[in-house]
Amino acid sequence: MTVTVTLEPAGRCRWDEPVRIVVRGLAPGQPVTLRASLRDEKGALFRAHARYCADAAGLLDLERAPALGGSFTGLEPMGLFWALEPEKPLRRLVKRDVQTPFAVELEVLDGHEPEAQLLLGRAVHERDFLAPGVRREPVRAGRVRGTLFLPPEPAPFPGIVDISAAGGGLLEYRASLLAGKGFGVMALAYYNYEDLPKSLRHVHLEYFEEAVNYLLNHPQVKGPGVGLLGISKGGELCLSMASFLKGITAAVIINGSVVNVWGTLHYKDEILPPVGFNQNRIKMTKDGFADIVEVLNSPLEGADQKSFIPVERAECPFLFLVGQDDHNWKSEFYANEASKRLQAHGKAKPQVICYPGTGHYIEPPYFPLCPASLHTLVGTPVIWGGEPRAHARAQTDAWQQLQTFFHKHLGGEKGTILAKL
Ligand SMILES: CCCCCCCCCCCCCCCCCC(=O)SCCNC(=O)CCNC(=O)[C@H](O)C(C)(C)COP(=O)(O)OP(=O)(O)OC[C@H]1O[C@@H](n2cnc3c(N)ncnc32)[C@H](O)[C@@H]1OP(=O)(O)O
Repeated sequence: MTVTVTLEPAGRCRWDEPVRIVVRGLAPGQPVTLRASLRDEKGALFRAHARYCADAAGLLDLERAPALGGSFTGLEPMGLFWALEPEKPLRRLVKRDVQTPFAVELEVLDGHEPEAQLLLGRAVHERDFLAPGVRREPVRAGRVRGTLFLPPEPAPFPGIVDISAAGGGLLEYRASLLAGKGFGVMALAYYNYEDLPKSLRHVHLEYFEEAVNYLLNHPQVKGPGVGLLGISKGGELCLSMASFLKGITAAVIINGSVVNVWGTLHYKDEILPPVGFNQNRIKMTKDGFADIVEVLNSPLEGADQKSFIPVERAECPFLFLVGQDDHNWKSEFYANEASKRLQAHGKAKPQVICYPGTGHYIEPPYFPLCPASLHTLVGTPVIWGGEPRAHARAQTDAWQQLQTFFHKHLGGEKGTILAKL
C-alpha cells in the first residue's frame, strides 16, 4: 500500500494556523521518522525531525501520536514547525516577502535510524502570510514609510500600528497575519529604511505622530483612536507614543522597555536621554555569545531616572506580554515598573502576562525560537533566551491574547481562528 501524507485543512494555510498531519499506508506499529524542511528567501535551510510509530492500523496522526525523540518529544502536532532549526547557526526565521508563502517539505522516512533511511512519502505544504482578500498597500505619505494591510471585511475597521524590534528595515509578516483577523495594520519602518534616519541615535516622536494621524485619517480605518503593537525597541516606542501622543486607544507591548534605550528621544521641547549602560556587565556564554541582560542601568536610580518613559501620561489600556527568560533586557521588571507607575498615578492596572521559559522574540505562532543571532546595536551575536517548547506555547497564547485585547478595545469583527495549543 502506498504511503500518503495528508494535511488538514488541505492546501495552503496561514503561517499562524495549526495543521493536522496524517500519514496513512504504513505497516502496523512501523517506526518512522518525519522530517520538515524549509528555505527562507535567502536560501537559509531550516529543519526539524521526530521519530514516531504507526498505530495498529498503520496510521500516524500527529494529533494523537507522541513524538518519541528528535527535535522534540511528546504530543506536539505543530512541533515540526516550531522546532525548526537553522542549518547555519545564528539565523532567525523571518519572512521578508509576505506575498509569497513558505514551502515546507514534509518527508516520511522508514525507521528511526539517523541516516540512510528509505523515503516512504512526502508532501509540500505552503504556509502563507496574506489571508484571501487582504490588501497590501505601501505607505509613502509625508515622511511616513511603511506598509498597510487591509482586511477583506467591509470597511471601516480598527487600525493598528505595528512596530518591530531594532534592526532597521521593514518586517511586515506580523502585520500581514494580523490583518487576516479583521484589523487594518500598518507595519511602520522607523530607521535605516529608504530615506528614514540611518540610526537610532535621535528618535523624534513627531514621525510616529504623523504615522498615527495617517492611519487615523485613512478612509477605511475607524476611530476614535488606533492600537499600538510593538516588540522590543518597538514596544518601547509604543510606550513613548502612548505617553506623549494623542489618538491611542490600546497598546500591546511585547518585551518592551519602559525606559528610553540607546538613543535620545525627542518630542516637541522635551527629551528623554538614553539610560546608561555598563559593558562590563556583558557576560559571555560558553558558546561565545554575549548575554546583555544585565548591561542596562536601572531607571530607578540617580540620573537614569530621567530615562523613564512617563507612562502615567498615557490615556489608554495596556497589555504587556513578557518572556520571563528574555535575555535582551529585563522585560518582566519593566512591565512591573510600568504597572506600578501607572497605578501610582491613579491609572488602571495594566494586564501583564508573563510566560515562563520564554525568550525575547515572541513571534506569531509556530515561528521557531531563535536562541541567538546578531544584535545590530550591540554589533555581536547575543542570546535571546527561551526554551523551544515553552516559547512555542507562549507564542500561541500571546497571539490570541493580543487579538482579544484589540478586539475588546478597538472593536472589529472576530476573524481569528482559535489556534490549538
Ligand atoms: C561586545 C561589544 C559591545 C558593544 C556595546 C554594547 C552596548 C550594549 C547596550 C545596549 C543593549 C540593549 C540594546 C537594546 C536595543 C533595543 C531592543 C531591541 O530591539 S533588541 C532587538 C535587536 N534586533 C536586532 O538586532 C535584529 C538584527 N537584525 C536582523 O536580525 C536582520 O536585520 C533581520 C533578520 C531583521 C533582517 O535582515 P535584513 O535587514 O534583510 O539584513 P541583511 O539581510 O542585509 O543582513 C544584515 C545582517 O543581518 C543579519 N541577518 C540577516 N538575516 C538574518 C536572519 N534571518 N537571522 C539572523 N540574522 C540575520 C546578518 O548578520 C546579516 O549580515 P550577513 O550575515 O548578511 O553579513
